[in-house]
Amino acid sequence: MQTLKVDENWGNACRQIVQAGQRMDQRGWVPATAGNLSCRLPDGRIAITRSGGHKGFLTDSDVIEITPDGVPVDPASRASAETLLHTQLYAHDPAIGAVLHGHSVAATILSMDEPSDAITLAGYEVLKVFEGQTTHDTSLDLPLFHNDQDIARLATVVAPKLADMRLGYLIRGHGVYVWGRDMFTALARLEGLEFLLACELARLQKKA
Ligand SMILES: CSCCC(=O)C(=O)COP(=O)(O)O
Ligand SMILES: [Zn+2]
Repeated sequence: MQTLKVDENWGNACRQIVQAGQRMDQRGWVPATAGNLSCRLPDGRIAITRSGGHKGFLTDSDVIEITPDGVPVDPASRASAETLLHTQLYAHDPAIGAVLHGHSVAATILSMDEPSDAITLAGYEVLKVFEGQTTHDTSLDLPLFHNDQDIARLATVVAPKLADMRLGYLIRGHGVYVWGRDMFTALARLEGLEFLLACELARLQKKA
């Protein structure tokens, strides 16, 4: 009986990751093999995409189990190169159930264009997709970090800022990280944030 329940949890996690990958691909947020997706199962296990696969064409075999420290349970499998950015979020907040990372055009351009260490999003109704936001009449910062091929080092730069993050964060010239209590919530936030970034990009282009 226990085995059946565990398998069902894993199957659900795979289905959610595969479907979310398809959705992100349809929206143009995971070009080539970019992006990675993970979720935390009700029993605490963490499922994440394997490194290097196309996120629009994932199958269950592209979803692998990692420990809370980011180590693949099966040493033969290769977890996302950015696994530590996922596990640090799960460690930071036990309420987080899914983490999504994409490389959209808007996230990439805006993150390279903004000289300060955050993009401020203000006055948008869609800000209400984020937890605790009840009005458009607000201003929220989306932090920006320099890209780093050393993900462990990047994670240490991100860590002290996590507690104050309301939207997610951007890595310069790279992409966006968003999370939520479950996959549906994380996807809704990613969609909301991508909409806001597309609006900001359009405004920037209009000014130019
Ligand atoms: C071709 S994108 C470069 C790697 C990256 O930034 C990414 O998001 C995908 O890496 P992964 O190891 O998770 O496939
Ligand atoms: Zn990436």
